[in-house]
Amino acid sequence: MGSTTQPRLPVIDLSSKNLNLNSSSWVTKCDEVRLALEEYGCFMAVYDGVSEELRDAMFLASQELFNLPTQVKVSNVVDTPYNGYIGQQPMVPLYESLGIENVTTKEGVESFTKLMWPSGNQSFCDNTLMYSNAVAKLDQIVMKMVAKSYGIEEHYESMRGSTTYLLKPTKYLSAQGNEEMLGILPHTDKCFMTYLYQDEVNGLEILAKNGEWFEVDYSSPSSFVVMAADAFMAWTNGRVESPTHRVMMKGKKDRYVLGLFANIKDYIIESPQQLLDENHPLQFKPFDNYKYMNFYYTPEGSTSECPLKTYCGI
Ligand SMILES: O=C(O)CCC(=O)C(=O)O
Ligand SMILES: [Fe+2]
Repeated sequence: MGSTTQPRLPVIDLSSKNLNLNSSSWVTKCDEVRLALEEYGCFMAVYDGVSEELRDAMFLASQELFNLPTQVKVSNVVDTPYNGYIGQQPMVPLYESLGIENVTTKEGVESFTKLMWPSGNQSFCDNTLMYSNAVAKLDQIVMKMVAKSYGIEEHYESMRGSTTYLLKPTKYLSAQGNEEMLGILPHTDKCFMTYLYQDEVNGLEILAKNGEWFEVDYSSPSSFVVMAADAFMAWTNGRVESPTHRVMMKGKKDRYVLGLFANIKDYIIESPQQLLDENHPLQFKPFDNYKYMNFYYTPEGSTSECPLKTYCGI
């Protein structure tokens, strides 16, 4: 299937030097973020919170992590399905990932590190904690901007403390030959928001509203894909739709990605009153993000055309 390079994702500069909460351009920028999410479900953020040194350390650590013996990697077992180790899947043989739960906390990173390196790996712990907190800060900036643009700051503030983060270092083996190969099946994410960061190999594709796949080109090392997931779609009463995306591998290089997934825990998500009116009647019942993720991995959830609507649609 041929992929087009158009359209391009909107690029929004969220570097600290370009963000001034007191300037008039702040409101314009908040609207820009909201409009990009409404149009594409995602956008490319330019963000200076991760230094070049930290970036290099994280991708080097990813290589070391995936080079560990399989019996070590499979020991990463967690309660939430597909947050642990995934690899050797017949449908997507190039794909491998490991999930680090509660990754913005010292305890979360330490318990994962102990599993992978029983004799310790302090630099992995320090860098992973620093990286995750830097990207969690980007999440807080994005969410603040969305909330400002919709006029739902108070609602967001009440939910903000319930955010937990999962880091999923992911590796795609190269397709080797000339044929393109599927790296990950088309899907929408089931969490609240997703932040993707990659090394130099492209491969992510988004399904545009016109039904065409387009490739995402990370133009610089400070580019992050900011993507709405299903729980965010329900929260915004469907004003933002979580985009369907996939990965296509071509060429001879392996691809490394760091996905940071924001989840809302122990909190019932419901659309703010401000997003409901006669043109936008309530679309989703209040729901729990983790229960929804668990539903998705049941036979009913995984075969549903729109699991979010099946789970909590009105
Ligand atoms: O590898 C990527 O760019 C996307 C990964 C992804 O979609 C996911 O982990 O949910
Ligand atoms: Fe995804």
